[in-house]
Amino acid sequence: MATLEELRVQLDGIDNEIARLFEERMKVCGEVGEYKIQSGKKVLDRQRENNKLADVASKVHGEFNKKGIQELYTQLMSMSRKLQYQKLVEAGALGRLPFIAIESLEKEKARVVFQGVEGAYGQAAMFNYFGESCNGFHVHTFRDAMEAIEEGSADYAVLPIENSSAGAVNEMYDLLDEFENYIVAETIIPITHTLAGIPGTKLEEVKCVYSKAEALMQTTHFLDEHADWQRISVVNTAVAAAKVAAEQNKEQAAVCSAYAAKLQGLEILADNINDEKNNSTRFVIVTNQKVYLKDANKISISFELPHESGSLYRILSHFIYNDLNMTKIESRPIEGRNWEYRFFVDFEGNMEQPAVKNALRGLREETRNLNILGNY
Ligand SMILES: O=C(O)C(=O)C[C@]1(C(=O)O)C=C[C@@H](O)C=C1
Repeated sequence: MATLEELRVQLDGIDNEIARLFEERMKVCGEVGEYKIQSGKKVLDRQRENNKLADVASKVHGEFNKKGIQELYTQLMSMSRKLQYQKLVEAGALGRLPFIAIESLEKEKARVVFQGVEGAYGQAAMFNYFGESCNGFHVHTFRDAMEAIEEGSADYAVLPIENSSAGAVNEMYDLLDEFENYIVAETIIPITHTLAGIPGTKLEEVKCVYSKAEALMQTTHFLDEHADWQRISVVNTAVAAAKVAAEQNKEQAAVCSAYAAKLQGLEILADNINDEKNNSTRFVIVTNQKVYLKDANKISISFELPHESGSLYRILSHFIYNDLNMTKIESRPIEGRNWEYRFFVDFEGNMEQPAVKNALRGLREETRNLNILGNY
């Protein structure tokens, strides 16, 4: 029996040949790329790839090797596509990327919209980003806010996208995909919930608690200590506070900020009732202009994938191959298409970077409905 040393010498010889052939193959793929730039042909040719996979499988023996060589060729062809996308980007054939780089946002003159009423966390986020003297107003729903910027009655909307303990704000993801509005910035604010009731209310008197669904989720431990309380979800924490103040009923309380409680003349019955003491929410600043700040370092995109084994794996390779750090992935069901999903990915980068351009070029061709939601 051969020794390990001898077997490794054999492997080294084979690998030298594979490495040489790999380079040779990539060189030809580069030429194919040049041809495709000239002819305007698409990089991805699924039919050719499927034929190639069947062909190479027919040339080896046994199930293990057939599956193995197909995996190998899937990778090889994906590498070949990436090389071709790189060439396309270098040749300036980038596809649609009409985002304009700007130095700063005009915060002083801007009209800013948030969802809810006075005292909503959205207002706190707006003050945090635009300053307390900004020109802000509020609307009833997230959709109303997206419409306000789409039609130009506001320049920016400040809307919540993710909470540190309750996770994604799903509706916002759907709206970002639906509207042609773009994220230009984000701001994170601490969220400290209180339980507030009309002055003089005792905890024992409370029977019903109003708040936004996410806030009820973020205070589950506290609320579970009062399992007999009915929990009712309303559009916003500040709306909950306003409702309790308007109805003047000691059986009702709201989960809201101390600021909202004070604005509505409510008394704080229990302070800092979040499950997670460092609870915070990330808000995005959205506009209808396709712009990004020059120093932006995060990109949000959305895309759809066919319901096929390995499709997400193949797409994520565009981030890995281009050394892009993916920071978040979410998925949402696509309306009217059961079990198909739209993915939302955040990754680090700026649209000016070649690696970002390469990845976006590949993603544009290999996904359905790629949407660049913003660079911020
Ligand atoms: O034949 C082509 O059109 C190529 O671009 C080459 C290649 C490959 O590497 O074999 C790469 C990408 C295509 O999807 C199909 C095949």
